[in-house]
Amino acid sequence: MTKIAVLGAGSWGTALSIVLADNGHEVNLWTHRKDQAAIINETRRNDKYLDVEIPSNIKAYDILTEAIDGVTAVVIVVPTKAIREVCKSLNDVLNHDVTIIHASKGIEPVTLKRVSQMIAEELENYKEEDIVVLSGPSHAEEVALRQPTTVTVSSVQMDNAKVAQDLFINESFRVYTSPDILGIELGGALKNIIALGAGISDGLGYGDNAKAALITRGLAEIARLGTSLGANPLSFLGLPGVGDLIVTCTSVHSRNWRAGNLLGKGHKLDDVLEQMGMVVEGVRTVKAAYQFAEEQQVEMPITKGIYQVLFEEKDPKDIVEQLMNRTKREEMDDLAKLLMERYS
Ligand SMILES: NC(=O)C1=CN([C@@H]2O[C@H](COP(=O)(O)OP(=O)(O)OC[C@H]3O[C@@H](n4cnc5c(N)ncnc54)[C@H](OP(=O)(O)O)[C@@H]3O)[C@@H](O)[C@H]2O)C=CC1
Ligand SMILES: O=C(CO)COP(=O)(O)O
Repeated sequence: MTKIAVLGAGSWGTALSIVLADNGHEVNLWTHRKDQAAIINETRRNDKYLDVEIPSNIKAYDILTEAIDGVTAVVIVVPTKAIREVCKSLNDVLNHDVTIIHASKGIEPVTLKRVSQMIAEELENYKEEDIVVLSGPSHAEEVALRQPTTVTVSSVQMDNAKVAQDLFINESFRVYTSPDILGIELGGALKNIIALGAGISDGLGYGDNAKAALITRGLAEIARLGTSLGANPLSFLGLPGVGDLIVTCTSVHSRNWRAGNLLGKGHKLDDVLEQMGMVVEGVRTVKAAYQFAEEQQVEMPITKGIYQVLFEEKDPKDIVEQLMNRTKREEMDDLAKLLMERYS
């Protein structure tokens, strides 16, 4: 069994630490808050984020040098807006070889970088192809209760993905591998936008038909953008694609769904984000995806509509009307057509 550092002691960092601890690893959980590290070590609780007991083989640290001492792997699980800052600090103190895994879901506005690209830019001894992503339908609240969960780990270097698979896999946390890191990261990031939309739809009082439409047409536009950038279309039919879309669009655990729900009920974005107290990645990612869509000339009407609700104060009901009254078209022009072209 090995020693592993998890950077980020929010919901997901804590839940993934519990998976690793259940597998017998010694886990160093790093937080940027000294008081939080002390509370975790003294009370074996991290109540702001998860309502579970923290196993004794997880030790919390607030000093990064101590947290990474002697570890063989570093798992980065902070919100995407903190990735560069945390990796800069890590770069200053990391002086031995480790497997770098991240489990964050987002795209950086303006640069349009994925998380593995940001990490590689900040860690001087690591290239993009060295980094592993862990993604899939996996709410921290259920993982921490050891409820059955499936995820995918992906890296250009499949050996690294297999190392990550072996670290995390157990009888309640099943881990698959994939070589398509582009598709896996984009699926995990872009589904948060559609989850905001599903929450808005529910908040407006629309029903299951509307939600099914959002999930399905949302998948079509995620695949359209992803494949235009070179992702394998099949990745969007897997766990980090349709799997994560289903779980985030239909679960009350989803912060993106919950934030969208409040927006649909008429609350203002700033108030919603303050009330959430946890990261709502879709808000930042929708800016990046909207920019991507404009620059690449990719049609993403749902993403555009959600961007307009969030940042142009458009009425969500008007956006639904806008979406429902678009020009008539064939359904099978997207993912299905791409798949047919590629595999027929
Ligand atoms: N929660 C989930 O079920 C899942 C989440 N994810 C992804 O994991 C990532 C992290 O999400 P999650 O843990 O849920 O988010 P939370 O909001 O629950 O926690 C975020 C944690 O990151 C810390 N943090 C924020 N900024 C910094 C910083 N600059 N330096 C160090 N630590 C920082 C926060 O500290 P503080 O307490 O000070 O705010 C907090 O501990 C996101 O990209 C999310 O999409 C992926 C799969 C499942
Ligand atoms: O990515 C997640 C589940 O797979 C978590 O989604 P939220 O960030 O919306 O809670």
